[in-house]
Amino acid sequence: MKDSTVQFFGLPVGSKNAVAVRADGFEGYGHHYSRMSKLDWAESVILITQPVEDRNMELWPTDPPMFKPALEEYSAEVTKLMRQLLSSMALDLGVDAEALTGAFEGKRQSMAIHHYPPCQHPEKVIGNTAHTDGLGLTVLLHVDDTPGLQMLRGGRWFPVRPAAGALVVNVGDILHILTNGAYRSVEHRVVVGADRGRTTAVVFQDASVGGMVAPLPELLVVNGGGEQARYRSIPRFEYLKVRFSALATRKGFLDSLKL
Ligand SMILES: O=C(O)CCC(=O)C(=O)O
Ligand SMILES: [Fe+2]
Repeated sequence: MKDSTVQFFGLPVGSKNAVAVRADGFEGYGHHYSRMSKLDWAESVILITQPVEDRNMELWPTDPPMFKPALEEYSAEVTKLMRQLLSSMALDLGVDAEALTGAFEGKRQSMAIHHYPPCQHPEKVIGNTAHTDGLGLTVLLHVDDTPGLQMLRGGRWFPVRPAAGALVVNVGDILHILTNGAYRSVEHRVVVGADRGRTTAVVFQDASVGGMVAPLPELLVVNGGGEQARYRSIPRFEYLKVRFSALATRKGFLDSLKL
C-alpha cells in the first residue's frame, strides 16, 4: 500500500488525471479539500472500497499496476482490524461485541490517500483544515515518517508523530454518537512542512443502527444499560446530508445533536 501510494503520486499530473474527479462525483484524483481561506496544499485520491459492489473500478488507478490488488487487500485487512478494535470498545462499554460491530458491518468504507508536498511558505497554506471525521472509525497509515498531523486537546494542538509500524485510529462523529459520547471524536488538522513532503493513506468506515445515527440502544436506560441518551437519533441519510453539506459550520454539528 505504501509503495503504491508513493508511486502513484510520483507520476506526472497527466497520468494521475486518468482518474480525475468527475463533475458528478467525489471519487478520484484531485484537490478535494480546497474550501477554506488558506491555500489547500494537498493532492488526494478518494475511493469507495466497501462494500465491493459499490466500487467504481474505473476510478481506481491502473498505474502502478499493484495499486488495485494492494488496496483490495489493505481494505480487507483494515476491515478485520476495525472489527477487533470495535469488539474491545464494546467490552469496555459493557455491551455485546455484536451490538457495536453490527453497526459497522456491511456499511460503506472509503479510502483517501493524501500527498502534502513541501511548501516554502508553510504558514500560508494548510494541508487539511481542522475537522472531526464525519463517519464512524478512521484508520490512518503514515506512508513516511514526516510529521504534520495534529490533534486538539484542551485548546492546544498536539503533534501525532508517525511511529514505525503503527497506525493512527480516530474516533469519528458517528462512533461518538453510537457510544453516547463515551468515545469522543477528536478535532485534527494537517500542517505542511517546509522541507519534506508527507503521504498518508486513510480508511473511513461508516456506521449506523437500523438506518439511524443514534446512541446504541444497548447502552440506554430503556434497555437496562442505564444511560440517558445524550444525542438525538437522526436518519443516516439526513445525517450525511447535513454533516457533509455545510462544511464550514461542521464544528458545531455534534453539539447541534445534543439533547
Ligand atoms: O493526512 C492526514 O494526516 C489526516 C487526513 C485527515 O484527517 C482526513 O483525511 O480526514
Ligand atoms: Fe480527518
